Amino acid sequence: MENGAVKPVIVAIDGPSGTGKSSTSKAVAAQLGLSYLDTGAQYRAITWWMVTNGIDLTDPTAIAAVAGKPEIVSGTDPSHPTITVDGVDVAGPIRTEEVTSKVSAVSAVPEVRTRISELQRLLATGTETGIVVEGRDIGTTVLPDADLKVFLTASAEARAARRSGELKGADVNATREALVKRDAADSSRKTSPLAKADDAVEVDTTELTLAQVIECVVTLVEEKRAGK
Ligand SMILES: Nc1ncnc2c1ncn2[C@@H]1O[C@H](COP(=O)(O)OP(=O)(O)O)[C@@H](O)[C@H]1O
Ligand SMILES: Nc1ccn([C@H]2C[C@H](O)[C@@H](COP(=O)(O)OP(=O)(O)O)O2)c(=O)n1
Repeated sequence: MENGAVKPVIVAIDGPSGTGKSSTSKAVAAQLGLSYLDTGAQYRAITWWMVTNGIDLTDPTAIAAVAGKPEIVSGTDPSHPTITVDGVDVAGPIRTEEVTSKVSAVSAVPEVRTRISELQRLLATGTETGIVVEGRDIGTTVLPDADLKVFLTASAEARAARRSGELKGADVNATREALVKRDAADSSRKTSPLAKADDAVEVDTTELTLAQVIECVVTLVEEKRAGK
């Protein structure tokens, strides 16, 4: 880099549902002046489009045939992340129970993963200061050369309690069951499953506050930048 400019830093944060990836990634990016990409939102967005267009989600061939159709655009400002499909703001609709229950089936289809991973790589390599990218396969497949890889974990109980706190009135046991089922589907699919990269730093967040997790990741990024 010339003129003392700092090389963009690429941070990959992976892990199962409810481990704190989104909240941590957003805060770390905001604190360090980096961009932020929620890759789960992209898989939710393509799932929302398939549901809206009546695609048979039990048929991987039908999903693959239309995987290239929707135009998905992610805004990467951590203080105001956005997501649109064919120009429509879908930030709300992608969080419905229906999309949540179908996203694993859609995201297991290789043609969907190829399409969405391309978008992710384009966004990750196009930033000036760097980016925090969160998902399931960022450290293993999408950005294997990331400067820092973090794999967040937490007990199923802690994750279910966090999630049911978000969904007002949700039953913790039902939430736990749905979350464990989705993680199992995401971890066992053939193409690019949820997995910890060999060189990722694992952080168990069960007993940590969100502020502690953020501080831990910020420190890891700063150490990397300092060449430690
Ligand atoms: N360490 C933590 N302790 C308590 N609550 C947390 C912690 N990390 C995240 N949360 C809360 O848990 C919920 C799920 O976090 P989120 O960042 O969406 O997880 P993920 O992106 O991994 O699914 C949010 O309501 C968030 O505020
Ligand atoms: N890099 C990614 C990110 C998400 N996915 C899939 C698998 C996940 O169950 C869904 C939704 O991801 P999201 O991060 O929004 O999930 P939660 O915030 O944990 O509910 O997308 C994926 O296959 N690969």
